[in-house]
Amino acid sequence: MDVILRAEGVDFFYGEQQAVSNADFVLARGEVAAIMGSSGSGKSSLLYCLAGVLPPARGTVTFDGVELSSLPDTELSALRRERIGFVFQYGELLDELTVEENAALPLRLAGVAKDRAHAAAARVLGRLGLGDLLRRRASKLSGGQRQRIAVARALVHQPDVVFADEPTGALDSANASAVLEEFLRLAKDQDTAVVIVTHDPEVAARADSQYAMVDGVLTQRVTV
Ligand SMILES: Nc1ncnc2c1ncn2[C@@H]1O[C@H](COP(=O)(O)OP(=O)(O)OP(=O)(O)O)[C@@H](O)[C@H]1O
Repeated sequence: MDVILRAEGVDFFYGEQQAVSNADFVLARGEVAAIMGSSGSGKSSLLYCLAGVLPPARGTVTFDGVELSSLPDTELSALRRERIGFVFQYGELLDELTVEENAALPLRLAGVAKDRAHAAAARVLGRLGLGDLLRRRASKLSGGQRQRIAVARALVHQPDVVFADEPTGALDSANASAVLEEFLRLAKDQDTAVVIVTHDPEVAARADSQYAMVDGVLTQRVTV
């Protein structure tokens, strides 16, 4: 298996409170992994440890063979910017920017020229059914459209891994299922692995591997 991300024995605390306990996790290139668990079980905290946003108190997170804790801050930021994408529950777009500008942001931050960045954004947005709305301000769009833009932004720079924290949790079920379908199809097409945190068993059922989190403890569900 071609491993892109591996976590071993990860602990994370907020003060005295342990949010993640001795977590092991392995993700192959292009794999979709779902993490389920009740509110407060530690899913988001684990996601941020895996993404190099929160530093674990113990254990290691290795991204494409490089242990994240060994990287200086500037290199860790560059890795997050260039090789990782994020999708959040409410999209978290910049309302004053256009659809195209929002989706192109990761490329612009990586120093790609505007024309090329916007062309790449337009391609991904087109595949998500937003090709007619490129110049519209993000503030003028529906929830489902905003979430598609968030998906486009997470994938536009063809990252190795996208972390998605309840990415369709704010949508009605028809929209949620359409956006999820498009998200996973695009990710597969470009061999981007996805770690998706969800409360929804139907979302988890679409993943290649499923994990459950209970009181900070992560367990892989074995499918037969
Ligand atoms: N910034 C913080 N400071 C202190 N405690 C926190 C902080 N963020 C989360 N926690 C606590 O850590 C535990 C795990 O929280 P986390 O957000 O990781 O859970 P979650 O499973 O993602 O929950 P949800 O599904 O509600 O988002 C909870 O008990 C929570 O109250």
